[in-house]
Amino acid sequence: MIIRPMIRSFHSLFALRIIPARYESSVKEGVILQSTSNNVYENLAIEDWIHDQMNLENKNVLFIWRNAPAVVIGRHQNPWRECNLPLMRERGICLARRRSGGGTVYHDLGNINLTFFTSRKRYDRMKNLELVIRALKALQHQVDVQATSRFDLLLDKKFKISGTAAKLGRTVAYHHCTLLCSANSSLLPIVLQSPYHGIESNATPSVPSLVKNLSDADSSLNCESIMDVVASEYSAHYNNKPHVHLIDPKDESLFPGISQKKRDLCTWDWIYGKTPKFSLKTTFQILYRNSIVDIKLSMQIKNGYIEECSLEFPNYWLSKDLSNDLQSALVGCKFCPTETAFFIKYLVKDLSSR
Ligand SMILES: Nc1ncnc2c1ncn2[C@@H]1O[C@H](COP(=O)(O)OP(=O)(O)OP(=O)(O)O)[C@@H](O)[C@H]1O
Repeated sequence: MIIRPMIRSFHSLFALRIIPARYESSVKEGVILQSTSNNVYENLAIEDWIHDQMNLENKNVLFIWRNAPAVVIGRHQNPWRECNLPLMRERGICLARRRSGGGTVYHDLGNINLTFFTSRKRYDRMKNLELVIRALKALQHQVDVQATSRFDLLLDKKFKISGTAAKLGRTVAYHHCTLLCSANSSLLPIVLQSPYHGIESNATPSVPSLVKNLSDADSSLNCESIMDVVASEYSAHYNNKPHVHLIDPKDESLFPGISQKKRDLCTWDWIYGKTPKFSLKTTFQILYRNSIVDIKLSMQIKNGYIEECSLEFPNYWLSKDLSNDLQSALVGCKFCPTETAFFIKYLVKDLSSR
């Protein structure tokens, strides 16, 4: 493949203004959009907007985007089971829930996201991954990258460099994949390790893999050159001149209704409240008057809120009435394990000293 120089433009002829139905005939088959934002919620909102608003019957769109550090869970996952929320809070790493299914991935500026939009009829994940492989080989022909039957990309047959997820609408579909180029690979496994035990749930579990960055295979591979070569390969596939349209996901004039889509993705009800119903069974200890007291906690959590709660203490220690009051105080609260445990310990000490 000949790598042709990439032209980038803002709000050009092929920016989204021309894509709505009234302009359909003037749009070429493959359009490439690249986000100027690194905000995970804004970029996920663009995916929603394209999915909901664009007519993709005869055209395809590639959306290229990167985010500041973030953990992105699949639509049907449980964040308390998938990642280290206290550590993420400490480090300012955002949590986002995407609209597509699948597992949990870590994003930062060293990770490229590629979203392939097509009509539902033309949706073909393997074809997209083959395009990415061709692009990588055009940049570094010795790189050993292969797609698996789970639609992951493996480097040297062993290390995952890309994970795939998809959303199939009635007429439109998208396939998005990550591409690890130079992400923080020491933080990645720590952030994706939950500190909580005792969660039982039917939520989709992630499938952890050994991961590696492409820049570890060849230090000359960087995000800019990879994004360029993928765009080049995509343009070549549709016989277009390589042209990337830079878009700002905050631009309401280009994307009417986009701010609302972003707000929806940022709500507690979407990020945490969408978690499938689950239970927590755990035991913790508190130190009281020089002795250790075991407390058994069992909860049912629905839509992110504590629906049922049962606490077991040694009977000599807290009367049944007080224990019932404590359980009732927790029902209806948002589930936040660290704060809930702190609250229980605090109240138990307070109540038992009366
Ligand atoms: N940015 C990333 N790119 C590739 N792999 C990643 C990334 N971040 C984390 N991983 C690895 O991928 C695992 C999650 O993979 P999993 O297969 O569950 O989800 P997925 O790849 O998003 O989607 P799908 O389930 O649809 O394949 C993580 O536990 C981690 O080992």
